[in-house]
Amino acid sequence: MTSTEFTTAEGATTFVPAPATPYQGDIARYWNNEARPVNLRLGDVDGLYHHHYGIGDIDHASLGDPEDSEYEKKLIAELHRLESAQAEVLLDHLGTIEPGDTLMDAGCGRGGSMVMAHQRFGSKVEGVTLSAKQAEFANRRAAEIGIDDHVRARVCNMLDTPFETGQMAGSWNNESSMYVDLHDLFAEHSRVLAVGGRYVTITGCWNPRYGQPSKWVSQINAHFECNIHSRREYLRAMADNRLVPQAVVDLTAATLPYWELRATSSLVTGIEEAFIESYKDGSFQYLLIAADRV
Ligand SMILES: C[S@@+](CC[C@H](N)C(=O)[O-])C[C@H]1O[C@@H](n2cnc3c(N)ncnc32)[C@H](O)[C@@H]1O
Ligand SMILES: CC(C)=CCC/C(C)=C/COP(=O)(O)OP(=O)(O)O
Ligand SMILES: [Mg+2]
Repeated sequence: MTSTEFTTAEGATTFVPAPATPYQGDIARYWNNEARPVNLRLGDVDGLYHHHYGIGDIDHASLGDPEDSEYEKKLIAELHRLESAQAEVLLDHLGTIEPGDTLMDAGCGRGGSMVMAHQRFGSKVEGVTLSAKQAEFANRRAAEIGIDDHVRARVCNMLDTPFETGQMAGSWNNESSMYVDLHDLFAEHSRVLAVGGRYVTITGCWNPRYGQPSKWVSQINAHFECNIHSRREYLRAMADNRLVPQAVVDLTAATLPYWELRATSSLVTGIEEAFIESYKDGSFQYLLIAADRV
């Protein structure tokens, strides 16, 4: 495997695997350069850094008066609470995980979900991301909180991981499956999962009932340089790869309050309207799918 140079936060030179395709090189660059306040300021609330969205009802009592000088700080804490609630729901669907088990986070970002998984189950968590900067960030956080013996991120293509066949008791994609071909993705999950292991994804997908990807879905694709799949494609690619859905949960209504609150904040990025309008017109869905490896 060829490698490429990466300069760490401390200025040291290190080598990471070269991207498998020019597209993956673009995505690695995208996440190496990402530093949006909407992600960093939320992560600073309690040290869990997420790159996914939130679910659940707004706690208006905790937000208080919008005229209050502390309101923006409370709003950031509330958005973060909803993003962590999303990760909790994903972990709920992994089923029973023992401390001796190993889990795989495919597309782990800055590692917030990995930390939560280890804290809940006591298990090992192996994360993969295309971004050396994200992997370094996630590993630094794990070391800071003293769990780097259990939680590790590495620069690696989720379609071609170094893990052993059947090694994982569970695996997931939290808003990271829109960057890859789903047949290739589920073939790799199916390979690394033990028979009886559980796979979970939370994802945005276009709704076949709408007909084709709407203009809002196209806008989201352009914004993130990703390729949102349809709900039908998820189910078909799982069926083709020995992943049998046990739960399909439509989280669209549960994520709308997050977006509507975020749209009123100072941390808006410009993509809020596309999410809100596509969720409302039915062209886009926020979905959780939990599947058994059979
Ligand atoms: C939107 S972020 C989600 C991060 C994380 N799952 C979370 O919930 O915070 C998408 C992630 O997918 C990763 N990714 C995209 N394509 C990938 C690939 N082929 N292999 C590994 N990681 C990939 C990116 O590097 C990034 O970390
Ligand atoms: C549901 C869909 C289609 C997700 C696309 C993947 C994605 C970029 C997720 C959020 O990342 P982020 O937290 O870095 O984004 P933002 O900066 O908008 O919060
Ligand atoms: Mg975010």
